[in-house]
Amino acid sequence: MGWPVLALLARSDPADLRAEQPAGPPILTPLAGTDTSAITIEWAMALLLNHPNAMQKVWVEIDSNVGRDCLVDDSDLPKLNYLQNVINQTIRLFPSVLVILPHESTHDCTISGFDIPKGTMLLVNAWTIHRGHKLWEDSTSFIPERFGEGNEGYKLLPFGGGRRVCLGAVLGRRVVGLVLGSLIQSFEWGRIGPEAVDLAKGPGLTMPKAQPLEAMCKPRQAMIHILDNLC
Ligand code: HEM
Repeated sequence: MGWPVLALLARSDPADLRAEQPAGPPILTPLAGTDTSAITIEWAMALLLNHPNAMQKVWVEIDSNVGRDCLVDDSDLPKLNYLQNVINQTIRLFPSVLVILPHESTHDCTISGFDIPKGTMLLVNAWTIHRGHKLWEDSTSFIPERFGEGNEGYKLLPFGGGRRVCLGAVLGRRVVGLVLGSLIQSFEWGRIGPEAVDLAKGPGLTMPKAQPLEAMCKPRQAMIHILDNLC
């Protein structure tokens, strides 16, 4: 999350914060990174609880690539393709920044046939692009298998784009992957009732769930020796 937060902190005019300026003081970074990452983890869990087969596939992938003698580590993430697909699918359907932060055209340009004068405030609606039926087949469905070719381009922009692209995109993906991976590796998860988890979105800058996620979990037998050592 970029300059609105920075502007708030600095109590300055957002117009002063131009593209050539650095992303802000160190205090901005934790603010921008924690909520977005936490909310993405919550949406991913909600989607997986509604798609137990996908949850099972993540677990099998972790079990065969990482094993049961240690928790998922940073170096394991590149091997966990299905987990990465789940994350991509989550940030496609529920990008924590729905409408990318305002950008400004630095010169006259044309976008999709519209003439945009220099100095225009431009807002990109990631939510609509990510769910566009012309861009995505079965666009509102959770299908982790759809990813893998790595050519999504500007169809998928949960971290924005251009020179003000999210500074913490790599870290954000890594944190989400490690937390999600460890939770699925260590616990068996289930819904609190027979009905599907409600996926309604609530109000807020970073699109939280309308209802905080509630779920059941119990430690996996094979992981108890690892979990015991964490205490
Ligand atoms: C899943 C996690 C995250 C998501 C979905 C996310 C999303 C975004 C988006 C959409 C933007 C606006 C980009 C644009 O204007 O084109 C942004 C900017 C930014 N993000 Fe993130 N972010 C995440 C995690 C993080 C983390 C972990 C950090 C830092 C540790 C971080 C730091 C920043 C900063 C500093 C900016 C402003 C960059 C600039 O204006 O130059 N973000 N983020």
